[in-house]
Amino acid sequence: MNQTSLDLGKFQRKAIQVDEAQSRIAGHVKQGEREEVGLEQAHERYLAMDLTAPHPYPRFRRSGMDGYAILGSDTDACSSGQEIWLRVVDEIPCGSVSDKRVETGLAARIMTGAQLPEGADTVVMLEATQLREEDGQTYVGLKKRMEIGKNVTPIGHEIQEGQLLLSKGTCLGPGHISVLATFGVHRVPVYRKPRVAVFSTGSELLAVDEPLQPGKIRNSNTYMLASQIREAGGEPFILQAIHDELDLARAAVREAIAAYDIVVTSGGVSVGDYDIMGDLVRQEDVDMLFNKVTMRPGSVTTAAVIDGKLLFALSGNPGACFVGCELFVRPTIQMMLSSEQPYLPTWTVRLGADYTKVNNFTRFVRSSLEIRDGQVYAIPAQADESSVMVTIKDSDCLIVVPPTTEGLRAGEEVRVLVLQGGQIT
Ligand SMILES: Nc1nc2c(c(=O)[nH]1)N[C@H]1C(S)=C(S)[C@@H](COP(=O)(O)OP(=O)(O)OC[C@H]3O[C@@H](n4cnc5c(N)ncnc54)[C@H](O)[C@@H]3O)O[C@H]1N2
Ligand code: MOO
Ligand SMILES: [Mg+2]
Repeated sequence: MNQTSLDLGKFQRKAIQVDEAQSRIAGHVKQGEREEVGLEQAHERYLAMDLTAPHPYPRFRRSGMDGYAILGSDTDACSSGQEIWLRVVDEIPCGSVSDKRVETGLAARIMTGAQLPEGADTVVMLEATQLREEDGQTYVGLKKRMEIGKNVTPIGHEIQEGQLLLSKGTCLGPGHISVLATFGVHRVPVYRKPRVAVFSTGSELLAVDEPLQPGKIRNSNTYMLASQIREAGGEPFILQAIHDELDLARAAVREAIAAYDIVVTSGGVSVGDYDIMGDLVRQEDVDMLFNKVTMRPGSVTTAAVIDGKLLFALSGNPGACFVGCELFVRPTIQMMLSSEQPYLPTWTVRLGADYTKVNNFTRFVRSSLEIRDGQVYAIPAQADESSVMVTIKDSDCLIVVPPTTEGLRAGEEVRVLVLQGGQIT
């Protein structure tokens, strides 16, 4: 290939919109494989099938109080101020089932969480009763009329048999884990975490444990990406960074594509002399999905399919790398996990300060979220250039600034993409 045609390939890129780029990627995402994990390992895993209730819950009529199980109708006499006395026929601790039947005129001592005895339909709490012993029998006295069913949790109060408990794609948190335990799901069908290879390209990159050298920087993108991948539900595999040499990149990508589900690289996607990833995705056996997106940062974000697997070649500039991962890699991982919301959630909030930068591409501006007078505001970071690394950590969301000719004014409504770790202060 002569120099002229190579350069033309590099420079003439057709920019596509972010949503078009996302849908091109979505067309190549394959659902992840399944595995089973123990319940203790299920936290933040994604459920791989719908689960329905094998029985109602609660499964038996349950006392909500420590007290006496009675027939509610026995207390009708109390409406005229009369005290009634019921003979106590049993004592039912939690976990025991009484073999006595509570008929009219009878009661059974019962504890919170115990199954109601046959016949009883109401529980009166201990504090509303008094006791009397007579002829070796215990009697319980009460003065207030009780509604039938009071302090009794009926069968299926929470969930009916056959009802959908949890749907496929649910990210399991404490409440879901409690449901699984309740229904005896001790081996949980989840999606295997997508295995994502991450490596950076750049002859300027030092390992994080190396001392600084003139003109060089430490490789931060790889570790940031690994953290983003983990947050999105994937399992990152950090591969060694490579120098800006096309052959090295080609070999590294090949190996990674063969061994992992997704490959993410950072750096070398622009038009510089050493921007090797830009060249790599134009090779014959690579199905390039796009190499320019109408967004900032990250306009040179590139995606391709090799041997049926997705390669994301993200920009080396930390800001662009971060945004590219959130917009494209995260949804890919989430779709493999059948997540119901693979894309970052969108909120409409108010802009906390004027934003004056204008651009013909959509901007994704890292910002913090704050509440002022009960209203949520997004405050753009002071320094949000693509090359700036240090303000990424302060971001709760990305303000989506459409291409404008004028800037945006403080107080205007804006759309934001809320980052997973984003918090409102
Ligand atoms: N003539 C043009 N130059 C540039 C253009 C352009 O359109 N025409 N686009 C600019 C934009 S926008 C961006 S973004 C960058 C994209 O650059 P690359 O993706 O090719 O990335 P590199 O050149 O490899 O590095 C850019 C920058 O990021 C630093 N970097 C790289 N890797 C890491 C890492 N792992 N950890 C931390 N920092 C990293 C690198 O040292 C550079 O400073 O191109 C512009 N130029
Ligand atoms: O790709 Mo650059 O990040 O647009 O600024
Ligand atoms: Mg470059």
